[in-house]
Amino acid sequence: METEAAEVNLCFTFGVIADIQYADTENGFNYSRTRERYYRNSLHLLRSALHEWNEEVITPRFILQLGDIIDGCNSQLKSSDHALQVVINEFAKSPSPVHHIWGNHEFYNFNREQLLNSALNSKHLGNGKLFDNGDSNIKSDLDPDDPNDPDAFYGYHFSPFPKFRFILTDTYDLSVLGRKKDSKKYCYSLQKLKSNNRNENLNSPKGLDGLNSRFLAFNGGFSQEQMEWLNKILTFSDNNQEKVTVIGHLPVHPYSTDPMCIAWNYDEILSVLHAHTSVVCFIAGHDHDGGYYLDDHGIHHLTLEGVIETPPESHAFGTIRVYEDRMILKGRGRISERVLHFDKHK
Ligand SMILES: Nc1ccn([C@@H]2O[C@H](COP(=O)(O)OP(=O)(O)OC[C@H](O)CO)[C@@H](O)[C@H]2O)c(=O)n1
Repeated sequence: METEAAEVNLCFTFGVIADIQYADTENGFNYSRTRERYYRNSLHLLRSALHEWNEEVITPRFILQLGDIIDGCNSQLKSSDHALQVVINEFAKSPSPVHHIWGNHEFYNFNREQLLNSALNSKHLGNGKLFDNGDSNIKSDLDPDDPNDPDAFYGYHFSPFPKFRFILTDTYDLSVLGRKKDSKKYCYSLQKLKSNNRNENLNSPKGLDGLNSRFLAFNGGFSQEQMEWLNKILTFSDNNQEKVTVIGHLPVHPYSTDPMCIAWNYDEILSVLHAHTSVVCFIAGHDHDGGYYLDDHGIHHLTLEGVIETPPESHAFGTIRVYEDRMILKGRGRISERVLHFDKHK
């Protein structure tokens, strides 16, 4: 009876999956050799996730692929294009559109130009124009990838249902990965990294304590222009009384992840999110162990467990059911079930 009542108030559902890191190679381990990585099997796990989404009574309205779709080892194996095609062929069986974001492993395999011209650029699925808004001037304000920077890609947003918005962000807009070495953003990022990490290997956290261990080359951050872009969309969403979920590969709250996996300028992006009543959730990948935290501004920080470190007999994907007052994560395998209530005072 309770389930039937819940179905009545259901707005829509969507699927989530993170860190597939497919490669046609033998199993390996993470860097600290504490977790096995199942490179081939990750494709089977993706296949069964897609099968389940296809079988669901209420078809997910969209799927979020949270980055690191193929592993960096494909680059050494000279199989980046092929591996990506294999995974994209699987996603073609999705019952609904797939939104992709970019993680560090995308940049181990491809540069930004290649990514922008690949199946991993799903920006065409975004609403250039904001929902419920007749003012076409707003479109150019809110869709401003910098025309002077051919590699600029802050992200995009879409509204799958009235009063709900999803904003996909590139958490590597500041990064030493994927950018040309003579670009402004590369130079700024390298300087930021080196001033916080004195190791020769910039992926090594040796000597870095606590949150300082985030200053690693496989992480990145948000540029000022990108945060201004995000701020404008969120202002629109506040005024329109929307509920917004922001998505990025890197987590942004220290209590939702291992500090080695958090965005470099997580504090700045948190200030942006906290300045807006519309933000209800931030969904990330990257930390394969997953995490969750409800912050003191009522924002749910959900870090999804990675497929790549999921044993063959388990799963790592979920379906999120969205209601007016909450979202329910129906996790499978390593991903727990969670109820994410929206803050009533927002
Ligand atoms: N202490 C370390 C850790 C890593 N590296 C090197 O950095 C590159 C990326 O590491 P990797 O573990 O593959 O990155 P993932 O995105 O798959 O995982 C992120 C979190 O750890 C998951 O929870 C790679 O080249 C490593 O060799 C390093 O040098 N020193």
